[in-house]
Amino acid sequence: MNSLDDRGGHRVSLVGAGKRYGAVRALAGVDLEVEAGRFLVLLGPSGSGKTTLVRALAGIERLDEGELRIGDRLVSAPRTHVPPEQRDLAMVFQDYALWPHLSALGNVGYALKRRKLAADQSRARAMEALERVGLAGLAERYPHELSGGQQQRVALARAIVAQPGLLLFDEPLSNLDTDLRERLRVEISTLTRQSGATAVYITHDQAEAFALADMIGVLDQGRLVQLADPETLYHRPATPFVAGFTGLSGELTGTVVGREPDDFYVVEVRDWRVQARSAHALKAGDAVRVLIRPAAPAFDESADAADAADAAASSVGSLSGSVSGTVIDVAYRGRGYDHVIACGDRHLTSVFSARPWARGTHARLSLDPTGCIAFPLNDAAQISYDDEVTTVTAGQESAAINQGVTE
Ligand SMILES: Nc1ncnc2c1ncn2[C@@H]1O[C@H](COP(=O)(O)OP(=O)(O)OP(=O)(O)O)[C@@H](O)[C@H]1O
Repeated sequence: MNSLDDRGGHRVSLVGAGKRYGAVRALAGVDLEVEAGRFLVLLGPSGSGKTTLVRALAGIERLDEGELRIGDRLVSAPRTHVPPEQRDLAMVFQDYALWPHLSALGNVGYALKRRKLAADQSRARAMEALERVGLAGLAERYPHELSGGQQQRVALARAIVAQPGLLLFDEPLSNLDTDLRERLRVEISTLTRQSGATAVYITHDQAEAFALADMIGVLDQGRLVQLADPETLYHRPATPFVAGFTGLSGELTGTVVGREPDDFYVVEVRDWRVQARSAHALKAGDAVRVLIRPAAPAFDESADAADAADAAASSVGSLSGSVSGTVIDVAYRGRGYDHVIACGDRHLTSVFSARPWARGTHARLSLDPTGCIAFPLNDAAQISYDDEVTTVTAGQESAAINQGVTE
């Protein structure tokens, strides 16, 4: 085994976490449990409390309420606050937060300061960490001589070098371009899992969250609205907000006309029938919104005449719902084409087909019921997006956290 490999992660347990900034309630009643060695992604729009939560885990921010345990240790409670450098964790920041006056090797080695290692041992460990992130050849370069992606790799090496039991990531990819994001995402995933550390990673990008996570927690206005594995979150979102924030093709409104096994309902939408799953106890006549995942709609190639298919609109008890509409946009995506379809006054986006369907074509779409989720129309929890942009810079805080972790 390599010296940087699995040393074991910490269980993280947060109960009743609350934090206010004046009148703003940044966190409210957050309960969170992350098993040792698991990769948790916290997902939420700007201002939902992600940064506050991860900074509270790090110990940069003090909670007003609640208790936090890292491993067996109580690190935060109303009368307890263990400082960041004693929590056995490391953090990777959005803006890299490297020391400008230290080389890449110096930055990584800095994280071993608290270890009582001989200089050559410390150097060997730091070089090994730089090798892991593919930067051994640039060890003597200073941050201003490195690209953004290279700087973030140095920050990643610095985070893993002292083998902390908890790794925290605060939107580490958001300053990088798309291609690099994807490559670095894979490296973060691989290195973190090799290290055996527990990881908490925040992002507002749902694709990134699904690609990385064992578990995803969705935050909305300071509350943790769902904590589940990616598959559950996708197929059984707890609220319309969660569904909206984790990827939708569109939404249709209709009326429940029947019930099927396994929480599925038949919903009449205009003169179509669709099937949708719901965690709510719905009854015939209830008005519902049907939220449609991008994977659910597919062009019905068999309907040579969409009109004929319309006439035979799927009936209660059929295996799959279907709707029809007009293609209003088509975009080439390399592996095929994404379409926008106008279905009555609603649009379904990202409707995929290997071949392009021309604008203006009348098309019939089948809807996979497992990608359709129904919520009562009058449900208080509406989809909402908060556009307020809040940037919390890492600043000097990284020094306290990344200067070394306790044994
Ligand atoms: N130091 C602060 N002083 C006052 N209000 C703050 C402070 N830090 C955060 N807030 C507020 O707390 C709420 C949660 O902010 P937070 O930064 O945790 O959200 P976020 O989900 O990380 O957002 P973003 O994705 O934009 O970073 C926001 O309303 C924000 O304006």
